[in-house]
Amino acid sequence: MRIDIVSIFPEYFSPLDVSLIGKARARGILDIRLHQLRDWTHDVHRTVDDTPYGGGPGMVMKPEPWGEALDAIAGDVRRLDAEPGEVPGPGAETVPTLIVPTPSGRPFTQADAVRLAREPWLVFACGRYEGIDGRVVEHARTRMPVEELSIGDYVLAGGEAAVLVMIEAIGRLLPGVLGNAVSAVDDSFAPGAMESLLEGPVYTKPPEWRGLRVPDVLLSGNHGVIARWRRDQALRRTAANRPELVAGMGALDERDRRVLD
Ligand SMILES: Nc1ccccc1-c1cnco1
Repeated sequence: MRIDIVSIFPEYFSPLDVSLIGKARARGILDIRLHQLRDWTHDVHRTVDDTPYGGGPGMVMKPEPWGEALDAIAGDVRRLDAEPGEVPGPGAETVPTLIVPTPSGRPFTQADAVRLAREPWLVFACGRYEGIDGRVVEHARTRMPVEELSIGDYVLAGGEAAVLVMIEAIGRLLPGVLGNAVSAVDDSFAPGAMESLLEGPVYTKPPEWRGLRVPDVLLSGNHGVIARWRRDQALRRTAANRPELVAGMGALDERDRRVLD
C-alpha cells in the first residue's frame, strides 16, 4: 500500500518511523510519503490560509495549494503545467482514495479500517485552522473517491493526530504486519470478535503481585471454562463502559443476564 500525507507539519509524522508501522515501511509493505503543503505555494510567505468568506473566527486553508498538491500527488494528467518527471503514482490507471480527517466527518470505525486496508493507495489531507476551503473536496470528488472522517467527538488543532490514528488502525491489518495474525481477528471491534465486545482484563506472570492474585480460572488449564470466563468479563466491561454495544446485541440469554446482574 502507498500512503501520501499532505500537511504543514510533516515532522508530526515521525512516529510512523518506529514500531509496527516503521517495520512495515522497512519491509516494503507500506510506502508512506510525506509532503509539505507549503511547497505548493508561490508567495514569499508560503501562505496557506486566509480569512473566511462570510466572516467568523479563525482562518480557512486556501484552495490553490491543496489543488496543486493533489494534482502533483494524484497525477492529474489533465493538469497542463505538470512538472517534468512527476511520478503520477503506482500506475496511471490507479486512482487514490482521498481521506480528509474532520470533526464534521463520518465516524471512522474498525469496519472502515478493514475496508481501507484493502485499498492500494490512500492520500491523507491534514487540515488545520477552521478547515480547508470546501471547493478542494468538491473538486477532488470529480477525480477520486473522497472520505471525510472523524476519529471522535472532540476538537483537535489539526488532522495530523487523526491521520496517525487511522494509519495505525489500517496499517496493522495489512498482511504480514502483525506477527500473530490471530490478534487482529480477536481485537475488540474486529468483525465477529465476540459480537464486538470490549476485551476483558488480561494478566501475565507473576501469579501474585503486591498481594493481588491472577484469577485462578486462568491457571486452571481448562480452556472451555477460561473462554467462558473471558467472555463474561468482556460482557461485564462492555455493559459498564459501552452499554449501547450490549443493547445492539439483541436479547441476552438467561446466562448473560445472570452475568450482568
Ligand atoms: N478536530 C479536528 C480538527 C482538524 C482536523 C480533524 C479534526 C478531527 C478529526 N476527528 C476528530 O476531530
